Amino acid sequence: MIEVHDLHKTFKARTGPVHAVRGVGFSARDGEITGLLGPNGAGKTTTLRMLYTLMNPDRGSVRVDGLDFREHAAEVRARLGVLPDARGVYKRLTARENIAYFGRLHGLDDATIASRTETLASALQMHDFLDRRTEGFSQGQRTKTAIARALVHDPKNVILDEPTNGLDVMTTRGLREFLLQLRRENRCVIFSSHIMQEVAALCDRIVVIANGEVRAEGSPDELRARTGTQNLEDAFVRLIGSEEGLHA
Ligand SMILES: Nc1ncnc2c1ncn2[C@@H]1O[C@H](COP(=O)(O)OP(=O)(O)OP(=O)(O)O)[C@@H](O)[C@H]1O
Repeated sequence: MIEVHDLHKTFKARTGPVHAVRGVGFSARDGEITGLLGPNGAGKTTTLRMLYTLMNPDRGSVRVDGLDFREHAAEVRARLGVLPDARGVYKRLTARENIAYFGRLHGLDDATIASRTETLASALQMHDFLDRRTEGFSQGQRTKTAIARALVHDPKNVILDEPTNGLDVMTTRGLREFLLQLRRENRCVIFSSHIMQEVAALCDRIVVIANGEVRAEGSPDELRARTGTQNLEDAFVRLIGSEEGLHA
């Protein structure tokens, strides 16, 4: 369970302050997939970075499984599996070694690492490239390696920044199936996307974000009802006031 309360973040740019996140708040429950949906530059990545304790907010708070992210930072990190926007896999290591390295950082023993690697490699269909060095990997192979690495310690909460970015249709379908599996395992899953169809296909709850603010939060049905529209595409356009990001 992840509870986000009134997050703010302003960056200083040469041209003046950029108010990237302006009072974002929402809850993401266990056993549900929560989608953070918004156009480019809406503040999704900045919000997620604050959630996974990479960046300090100017104001606001986050609780993960009831634990405050400032008071219990180490415990919060242990409960999170994160796919950051920069995937950053180690080029000289194989996919398996990348996963094992993170496993050791989390203090796991070799047997646990081996069994978790097997589970994740099967779920993500990685066996063809598991023992290859990641140098030269396709984007999909890199993303899968980064996801497996993020989940090696079996975290209850999973945060993924645009997980399907740059992936082909088949890889995207496989990844969707994987996210649904995480939901069946009763994990709390948050992912960001600027593609409405992506979010509509997967999410139990959608947080629509634009210009650093939450424009609406609810199930797909609730968002349709609130905007008085028949389909989510129209609802999204009404909520953000533009057609940006509607098409993949
Ligand atoms: N380190 C930074 N310094 C200055 N401005 C930043 C920084 N990081 C983000 N921003 C600005 O904050 C705003 C929100 O950016 P953010 O990356 O959070 O958006 P996003 O919703 O993830 O967009 P995208 O879908 O394009 O990834 C943008 O205007 C961006 O230029």
